[in-house]
Amino acid sequence: MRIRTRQGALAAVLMLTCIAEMYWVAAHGVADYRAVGVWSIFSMGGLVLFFGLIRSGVSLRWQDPSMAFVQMLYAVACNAVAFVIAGHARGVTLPLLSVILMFGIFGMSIRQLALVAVYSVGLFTAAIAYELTYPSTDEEPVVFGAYLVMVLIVLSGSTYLTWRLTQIREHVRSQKKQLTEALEKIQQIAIRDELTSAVNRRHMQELLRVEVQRSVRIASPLLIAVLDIDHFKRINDSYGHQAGDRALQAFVEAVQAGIRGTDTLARWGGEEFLVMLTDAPMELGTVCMSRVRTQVQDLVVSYNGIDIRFTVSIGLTQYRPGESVAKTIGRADEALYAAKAQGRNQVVCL
Ligand SMILES: Nc1nc2c(ncn2[C@@H]2O[C@H](COP(=O)(O)OP(=O)(O)OP(=O)(O)O)[C@@H](O)[C@H]2O)c(=O)[nH]1
Repeated sequence: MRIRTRQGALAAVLMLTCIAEMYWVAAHGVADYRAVGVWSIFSMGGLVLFFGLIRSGVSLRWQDPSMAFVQMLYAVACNAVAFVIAGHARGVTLPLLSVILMFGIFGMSIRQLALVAVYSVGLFTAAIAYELTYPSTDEEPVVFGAYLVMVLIVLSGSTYLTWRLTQIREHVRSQKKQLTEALEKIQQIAIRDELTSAVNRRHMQELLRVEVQRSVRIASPLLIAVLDIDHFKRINDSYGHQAGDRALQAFVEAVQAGIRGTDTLARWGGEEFLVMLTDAPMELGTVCMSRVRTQVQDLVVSYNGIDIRFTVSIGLTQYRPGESVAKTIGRADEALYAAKAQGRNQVVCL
C-alpha cells in the first residue's frame, strides 16, 4: 500500500507539472485556455479517482490493486489529447509517453505492456489524423509524419526496456519462490524423518523440553508412549528392506490417524516410535494407545501383491514433575519391554 501510494503521489506530481506546462503554453497563446482547462480537470480528476480507489483499499478487491494497466490507458489518452490541444508545443508531450510506459514496470504483465503499446500507437495515429483533418496550426503534414515516427521510436524503445525489466522482475520473483520452497523443504528435512515424515528424534527432544515446562506450569498431565513394531526384522527378512520401509510408512499413517492433532508422533529410531500426548490423563492415553494398537493389528500393507500384517507393543507412562524427560522415556521403555515380555501386541502402563 505504501509503495502504491508513493507511486500515485509521484504520478500526481508529474501530472501537475504537465498541467503547469500546458497553462504556460496557453498563457503564451500557443494553446487554447479553455481546452487546457477542460483537459486539466479530466486528467487530474482521473488521477484523484485512481488515488482514492487505491488509498481507500477499494482496489484491493480487484485482480490488480495497483490498477497499473487501467491507469496507463488513462494516462496515454490524456497524453494524446494534450498532443492535439498543445498546438505548436505538441512535441513536449512525446517524451512523456516513455515516462508513462516506465510506470508499467511496476505490476504489468508483458501482454498488458504490448497492449498499451498498440493502444498508444492507435491513439496517436487517431490524434494525428484528427489534426490533419481539422488543423489547429499551420504545421505541414510532413511534420505530423515525423511526430508519428517519433511516437513509434519512443514506444518501441521504452516498451523494449520495460519488457526487459519486467522479465528481470519476473525472473527474480520466480527465484524468490524457488528459494522459499527450498527453505520450507530444508525446514521439513530438519524436523522430519525422511522415510515416514514423522517428527525426527532431535526435534521431538526439543518439543518434549518445551511441553514438559508447559505441563508443569499449567499442571496438565503429559504422557509419553514408546511404540515398537513386533518382529519387524521378520518383515525385512521375508519380504525385503523396501517392504519394511513401506510397512513403516503405513504404520506411521495408522498411528497418526489414531492420535489427536495436538499429540506428536516421532520416529525415535529404527522401528521404534514415540508419541507425546499433551493434556491427557492416563485413562485417556490408555484408550488412545489401545485404539492405535487395534488399528495397527487391523492394518494390511500391500506390497508387490503380498499382504503384510504386523502388530505393535506399546509402553505408556506419565511425566512426573521434577524428573528428567530421559527418566520418563526410560520408564515408558520399561513398560514396552514388559509388553514384549508378556507376549507383544499389547499396551502396558507404568
Ligand atoms: N526396512 C527398514 N528396516 C529397518 C529400518 N530401521 C530399522 N529397521 C530394522 O528393524 C529391525 C529391528 O529388529 P529387532 O530390533 O531385532 O526387533 P524386532 O524384529 O522388531 O523384534 P521385537 O522388537 O523384539 O518384536 C532390524 O531388522 C532393522 O534392520 C528402516 O528404516 N527400514
